Amino acid sequence: MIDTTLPLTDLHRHLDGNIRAQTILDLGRQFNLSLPANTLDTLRPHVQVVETAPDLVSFLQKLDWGVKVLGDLDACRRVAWENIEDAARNGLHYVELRFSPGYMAMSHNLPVAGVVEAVIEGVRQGCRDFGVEARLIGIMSRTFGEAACEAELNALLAHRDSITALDLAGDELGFPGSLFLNHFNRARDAGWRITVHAGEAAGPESIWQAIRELGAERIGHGVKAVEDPALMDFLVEHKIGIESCLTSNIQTSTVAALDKHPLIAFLDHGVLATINTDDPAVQGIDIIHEYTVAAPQAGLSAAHIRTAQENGLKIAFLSEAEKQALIAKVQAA
Ligand SMILES: O=c1[nH]cnc2c1ncn2[C@@H]1O[C@H](CO)[C@@H](O)[C@H]1O
Ligand SMILES: [Zn+2]
Repeated sequence: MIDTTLPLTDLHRHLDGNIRAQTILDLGRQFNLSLPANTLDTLRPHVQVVETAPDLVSFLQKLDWGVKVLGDLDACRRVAWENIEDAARNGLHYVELRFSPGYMAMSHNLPVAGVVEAVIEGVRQGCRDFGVEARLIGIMSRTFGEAACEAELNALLAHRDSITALDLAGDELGFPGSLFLNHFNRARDAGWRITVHAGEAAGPESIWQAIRELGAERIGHGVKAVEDPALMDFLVEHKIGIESCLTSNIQTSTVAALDKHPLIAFLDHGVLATINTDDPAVQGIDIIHEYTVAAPQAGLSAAHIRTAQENGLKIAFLSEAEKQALIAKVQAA
């Protein structure tokens, strides 16, 4: 139920949550690291969610092996390039890839700005090789505190023209958005767009905070907005986009089951909600699965799914001219 005459987008996809198991094996060997397993099948349960995690923070541990094997900047370049290859294989026309350079750098003490540069280069080369359109969103991993986030921000700002937006991800309950006001002031001064993971582990107040204090124009997940009618109206009125990630929300125990997911309520209310993956390799899914399996299980009709696909282009961090060019490219293909 993907409309092939419309651009297919994925606006919420962690590049460092989408490192192939095979690549983890290859890099583990290359850097002589001891991995928890040495075949694809035995490694998979260590790097992929096989059963629902009890909470967000437990789920996030599954991303760790992917970054532990990033032994040098070439490895960062490789996983960035492979992310674009994966996007092309999935039929995505446009992808916003987000990444946390400090998280990618930390296991092998890589220079954080060097990681940013390597990711930019890998993505750029991938876009040339596979004909995909991409933008990059810098993530500050809140889990490591304000100072680590400042280092990530500085590294991202060193490449400000190649970065489109700033995000905050990680442990939302332990590290509330109120700790990061200065960081987001600097990002807005740099002319970046803003999206924030909010209302995933914490409640609607976290979404209000992200919008009012951090300047979020879009919200990652935003599941808990459905508990606050005034917020639902505000999202519609101010055209704040919601980046929904259906399977992710089940695997993190944010939502008990797909038929309880608020995406359908967002769409029925007129919120600009979209369908995205989050951490596809860790979750064992892809965008096609989210559109054709998860979305129907969440109760979405064909019309809902089409609206969500259209919303993907509406809330993309692209100019009007870039959006029109993307539509023209898809229709000419
Ligand atoms: O679903 C999610 N919710 C919150 N944070 C996430 C999610 N997936 C990944 N990260 C976080 O994003 C950074 C890597 O890009 C890491 O901080 C990881 O923990
Ligand atoms: Zn996310």
